[in-house]
Amino acid sequence: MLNIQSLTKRYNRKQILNNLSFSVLPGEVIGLVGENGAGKSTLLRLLATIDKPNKGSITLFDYSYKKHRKEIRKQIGYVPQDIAIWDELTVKENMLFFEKLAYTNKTSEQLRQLCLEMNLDKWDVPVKTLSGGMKRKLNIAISLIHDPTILLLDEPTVGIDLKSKIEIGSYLLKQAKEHNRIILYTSHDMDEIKHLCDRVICIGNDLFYKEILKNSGKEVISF
Ligand SMILES: Nc1ncnc2c1ncn2[C@@H]1O[C@H](COP(=O)(O)OP(=O)(O)OP(=O)(O)O)[C@@H](O)[C@H]1O
Repeated sequence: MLNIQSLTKRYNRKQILNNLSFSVLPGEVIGLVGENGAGKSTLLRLLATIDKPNKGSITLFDYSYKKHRKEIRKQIGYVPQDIAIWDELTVKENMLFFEKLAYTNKTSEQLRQLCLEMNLDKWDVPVKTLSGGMKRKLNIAISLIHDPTILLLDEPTVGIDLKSKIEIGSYLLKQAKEHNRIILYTSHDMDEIKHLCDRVICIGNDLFYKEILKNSGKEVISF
Protein backbone atom coordinates (compact mmCIF):
# COMPACT_ATOMS: atom_id res chain seq x y z
CA MET A 1 0.00 0.00 0.00
CA LEU A 2 1.10 3.55 -0.76
CA ASN A 3 0.55 5.76 2.26
CA ILE A 4 0.78 9.53 2.21
CA GLN A 5 0.63 11.40 5.50
CA SER A 6 0.36 15.19 6.00
CA LEU A 7 2.28 15.91 2.80
CA THR A 8 3.15 19.56 2.39
CA LYS A 9 5.13 21.27 -0.36
CA ARG A 10 6.11 24.91 -0.74
CA TYR A 11 8.11 26.54 -3.51
CA ASN A 12 9.83 29.63 -2.15
CA ARG A 13 7.09 30.79 0.19
CA LYS A 14 4.20 29.66 -1.97
CA GLN A 15 2.16 26.81 -0.53
CA ILE A 16 1.48 24.25 -3.28
CA LEU A 17 0.35 21.13 -1.42
CA ASN A 18 -1.15 21.50 2.03
CA ASN A 19 -1.39 18.57 4.38
CA LEU A 20 -2.38 15.78 1.96
CA SER A 21 -3.15 12.40 3.54
CA PHE A 22 -4.44 9.38 1.63
CA SER A 23 -3.67 5.74 0.89
CA VAL A 24 -3.75 3.74 -2.33
CA LEU A 25 -4.09 -0.03 -2.58
CA PRO A 26 -2.40 -2.25 -5.18
CA GLY A 27 -4.56 -2.46 -8.29
CA GLU A 28 -6.14 0.95 -7.76
CA VAL A 29 -6.18 3.66 -10.42
CA ILE A 30 -6.24 7.16 -8.96
CA GLY A 31 -6.96 10.19 -11.11
CA LEU A 32 -5.44 13.52 -10.13
CA VAL A 33 -7.47 16.51 -11.27
CA GLY A 34 -7.35 20.24 -10.65
CA GLU A 35 -6.82 23.48 -12.50
CA ASN A 36 -3.51 24.43 -14.15
CA GLY A 37 -0.93 25.12 -11.47
CA ALA A 38 -2.89 23.37 -8.70
CA GLY A 39 0.03 21.06 -7.88
CA LYS A 40 -0.75 17.75 -9.64
CA SER A 41 2.69 17.42 -11.26
CA THR A 42 4.29 18.50 -7.99
CA LEU A 43 2.56 15.62 -6.19
CA LEU A 44 3.72 13.16 -8.89
CA ARG A 45 7.30 14.46 -8.59
CA LEU A 46 7.25 13.91 -4.83
CA LEU A 47 5.91 10.39 -5.34
CA ALA A 48 8.56 9.77 -8.01
CA THR A 49 11.33 10.86 -5.54
CA ILE A 50 12.39 13.63 -7.91
CA ASP A 51 11.53 16.28 -5.34
CA LYS A 52 11.20 16.25 -1.55
CA PRO A 53 8.31 17.48 0.60
CA ASN A 54 8.72 20.21 3.23
CA LYS A 55 6.65 18.16 5.64
CA GLY A 56 4.93 14.80 5.86
CA SER A 57 5.83 11.24 5.01
CA ILE A 58 5.34 8.72 2.22
CA THR A 59 5.64 4.96 2.64
CA LEU A 60 5.33 2.12 0.16
CA PHE A 61 4.53 -1.12 1.97
CA ASP A 62 7.29 -1.30 4.60
CA TYR A 63 9.60 1.17 2.91
CA SER A 64 9.86 4.81 3.86
CA TYR A 65 10.64 7.38 1.16
CA LYS A 66 13.04 9.09 3.59
CA LYS A 67 14.97 6.04 4.71
CA HIS A 68 14.79 3.68 1.74
CA ARG A 69 15.06 5.98 -1.27
CA LYS A 70 17.12 3.52 -3.33
CA GLU A 71 14.72 0.60 -2.77
CA ILE A 72 11.71 2.84 -3.43
CA ARG A 73 13.15 4.03 -6.76
CA LYS A 74 13.22 0.44 -8.03
CA GLN A 75 9.47 0.29 -7.48
CA ILE A 76 8.60 3.42 -9.43
CA GLY A 77 7.71 3.91 -13.07
CA TYR A 78 7.38 7.60 -13.96
CA VAL A 79 6.25 9.20 -17.19
CA PRO A 80 6.72 12.99 -17.09
CA GLN A 81 4.63 15.45 -19.07
CA ASP A 82 7.44 16.03 -21.56
CA ILE A 83 8.32 12.90 -23.46
CA ALA A 84 11.79 11.72 -22.40
CA ILE A 85 13.22 9.44 -25.08
CA TRP A 86 16.08 9.55 -27.60
CA ASP A 87 14.75 10.91 -30.88
CA GLU A 88 17.67 9.78 -33.04
CA LEU A 89 17.63 6.19 -31.75
CA THR A 90 15.19 3.53 -32.90
CA VAL A 91 12.42 2.14 -30.70
CA LYS A 92 14.53 -0.97 -30.13
CA GLU A 93 17.64 1.06 -29.24
CA ASN A 94 15.62 3.18 -26.80
CA MET A 95 14.19 0.10 -25.12
CA LEU A 96 17.64 -1.52 -24.87
CA PHE A 97 19.18 1.71 -23.55
CA PHE A 98 16.61 2.09 -20.78
CA GLU A 99 16.77 -1.62 -19.99
CA LYS A 100 20.46 -1.16 -19.18
CA LEU A 101 19.55 1.60 -16.71
CA ALA A 102 16.74 -0.42 -15.12
CA TYR A 103 17.01 -2.87 -12.26
CA THR A 104 16.15 -5.83 -14.45
CA ASN A 105 17.35 -8.17 -17.13
CA LYS A 106 14.98 -8.35 -20.09
CA THR A 107 15.63 -9.86 -23.49
CA SER A 108 15.11 -7.90 -26.66
CA GLU A 109 12.06 -10.08 -27.39
CA GLN A 110 10.52 -9.31 -23.99
CA LEU A 111 11.08 -5.61 -24.60
CA ARG A 112 9.47 -5.86 -28.01
CA GLN A 113 6.51 -7.63 -26.45
CA LEU A 114 6.05 -4.71 -24.02
CA CYS A 115 5.72 -2.38 -27.01
CA LEU A 116 3.39 -4.73 -28.88
CA GLU A 117 1.06 -4.96 -25.87
CA MET A 118 0.57 -1.21 -26.29
CA ASN A 119 -0.10 -1.66 -30.00
CA LEU A 120 3.24 -0.06 -30.79
CA ASP A 121 4.43 -2.21 -33.67
CA LYS A 122 7.32 -0.02 -34.84
CA TRP A 123 10.66 -1.42 -33.71
CA ASP A 124 13.54 -0.68 -36.07
CA VAL A 125 12.55 2.87 -36.98
CA PRO A 126 14.00 6.07 -35.47
CA VAL A 127 11.79 7.58 -32.78
CA LYS A 128 11.78 10.94 -34.59
CA THR A 129 9.59 9.34 -37.28
CA LEU A 130 6.90 8.28 -34.77
CA SER A 131 3.68 10.19 -34.12
CA GLY A 132 3.12 11.91 -30.75
CA GLY A 133 0.82 9.09 -29.62
CA MET A 134 3.39 6.42 -30.52
CA LYS A 135 6.11 8.31 -28.64
CA ARG A 136 3.87 8.45 -25.60
CA LYS A 137 3.25 4.70 -25.83
CA LEU A 138 6.99 4.13 -26.04
CA ASN A 139 7.53 6.33 -22.97
CA ILE A 140 4.96 4.25 -21.06
CA ALA A 141 6.54 0.99 -22.25
CA ILE A 142 9.94 2.27 -21.02
CA SER A 143 8.48 3.09 -17.61
CA LEU A 144 7.34 -0.54 -17.27
CA ILE A 145 10.64 -2.24 -18.18
CA HIS A 146 11.54 -2.89 -14.53
CA ASP A 147 8.04 -4.09 -13.48
CA PRO A 148 7.36 -1.20 -11.09
CA THR A 149 4.84 -1.43 -8.25
CA ILE A 150 3.71 2.18 -8.80
CA LEU A 151 3.13 3.84 -12.12
CA LEU A 152 3.02 7.65 -12.10
CA LEU A 153 1.90 9.33 -15.31
CA ASP A 154 1.65 13.03 -15.99
CA GLU A 155 -1.04 13.61 -18.61
CA PRO A 156 -0.30 10.40 -20.54
CA THR A 157 -3.09 10.96 -23.04
CA VAL A 158 -2.81 14.67 -23.74
CA GLY A 159 -2.85 15.69 -27.39
CA ILE A 160 -3.24 12.24 -28.88
CA ASP A 161 -5.95 10.76 -31.07
CA LEU A 162 -8.98 9.01 -29.64
CA LYS A 163 -7.91 5.51 -30.74
CA SER A 164 -4.48 5.77 -29.08
CA LYS A 165 -6.14 7.36 -26.05
CA ILE A 166 -8.46 4.36 -25.69
CA GLU A 167 -5.57 1.92 -26.25
CA ILE A 168 -3.46 3.63 -23.58
CA GLY A 169 -6.45 3.72 -21.20
CA SER A 170 -7.19 -0.03 -21.58
CA TYR A 171 -3.51 -0.82 -21.22
CA LEU A 172 -3.27 1.14 -17.98
CA LEU A 173 -6.37 -0.57 -16.63
CA LYS A 174 -4.83 -3.93 -17.48
CA GLN A 175 -1.61 -2.96 -15.71
CA ALA A 176 -3.57 -2.10 -12.56
CA LYS A 177 -6.07 -4.94 -12.52
CA GLU A 178 -3.96 -7.84 -13.87
CA HIS A 179 -0.54 -6.85 -12.55
CA ASN A 180 -1.77 -5.23 -9.34
CA ARG A 181 0.13 -2.01 -9.94
CA ILE A 182 -0.78 1.24 -8.20
CA ILE A 183 -1.48 3.88 -10.83
CA LEU A 184 -1.71 7.61 -10.23
CA TYR A 185 -2.19 9.80 -13.26
CA THR A 186 -3.19 13.33 -14.14
CA SER A 187 -5.66 14.31 -16.80
CA HIS A 188 -7.93 17.18 -17.76
CA ASP A 189 -10.28 14.79 -19.62
CA MET A 190 -13.15 14.15 -17.22
CA ASP A 191 -14.75 11.44 -19.40
CA GLU A 192 -11.51 9.51 -19.29
CA ILE A 193 -11.16 10.08 -15.54
CA LYS A 194 -14.70 8.76 -15.00
CA HIS A 195 -14.00 5.73 -17.16
CA LEU A 196 -10.55 4.73 -15.87
CA CYS A 197 -10.30 5.71 -12.23
CA ASP A 198 -11.41 3.94 -9.09
CA ARG A 199 -11.06 7.18 -7.12
CA VAL A 200 -10.29 10.78 -7.88
CA ILE A 201 -8.10 13.21 -5.96
CA CYS A 202 -8.90 16.83 -6.57
CA ILE A 203 -5.95 19.10 -5.84
CA GLY A 204 -6.87 22.66 -4.97
CA ASN A 205 -10.21 21.82 -3.34
CA ASP A 206 -11.99 23.08 -6.44
CA LEU A 207 -15.80 22.87 -6.35
CA PHE A 208 -15.84 22.90 -10.15
CA TYR A 209 -14.36 19.38 -10.39
CA LYS A 210 -16.47 18.06 -7.52
CA GLU A 211 -19.56 19.26 -9.37
CA ILE A 212 -18.52 17.63 -12.66
CA LEU A 213 -17.75 14.32 -10.94
CA LYS A 214 -20.80 14.46 -8.66
CA ASN A 215 -22.87 11.86 -10.49
CA SER A 216 -19.97 9.73 -11.68
CA GLY A 217 -20.23 7.28 -8.78
CA LYS A 218 -16.53 7.88 -8.06
CA GLU A 219 -15.22 8.82 -4.66
CA VAL A 220 -13.69 12.30 -4.90
CA ILE A 221 -11.17 13.38 -2.26
CA SER A 222 -10.28 17.07 -2.16
CA PHE A 223 -7.25 18.80 -0.70
N1 LIG B 1 10.57 23.92 -9.31
C1 LIG B 1 9.66 24.85 -9.03
N2 LIG B 1 10.01 26.03 -8.46
C2 LIG B 1 9.10 26.97 -8.16
N3 LIG B 1 7.77 26.83 -8.39
C3 LIG B 1 7.37 25.69 -8.96
C4 LIG B 1 8.27 24.63 -9.32
N4 LIG B 1 7.57 23.61 -9.86
C5 LIG B 1 6.28 24.01 -9.86
N5 LIG B 1 6.15 25.25 -9.33
C6 LIG B 1 4.90 25.98 -9.12
O1 LIG B 1 4.04 25.13 -8.39
C7 LIG B 1 2.69 25.29 -8.82
C8 LIG B 1 2.11 23.93 -9.17
O2 LIG B 1 2.69 23.47 -10.38
P1 LIG B 1 2.33 22.04 -11.00
O3 LIG B 1 3.14 21.89 -12.25
O4 LIG B 1 2.48 21.01 -9.96
O5 LIG B 1 0.79 22.22 -11.34
P2 LIG B 1 -0.20 21.27 -12.17
O6 LIG B 1 -1.43 21.11 -11.35
O7 LIG B 1 0.51 20.02 -12.57
O8 LIG B 1 -0.51 22.16 -13.45
P3 LIG B 1 -0.85 21.76 -14.99
O9 LIG B 1 -2.25 21.26 -15.03
O10 LIG B 1 -0.69 23.07 -15.69
O11 LIG B 1 0.18 20.75 -15.43
C9 LIG B 1 2.72 26.29 -9.97
O12 LIG B 1 2.39 27.56 -9.46
C10 LIG B 1 4.16 26.25 -10.43
O13 LIG B 1 4.53 27.50 -10.97
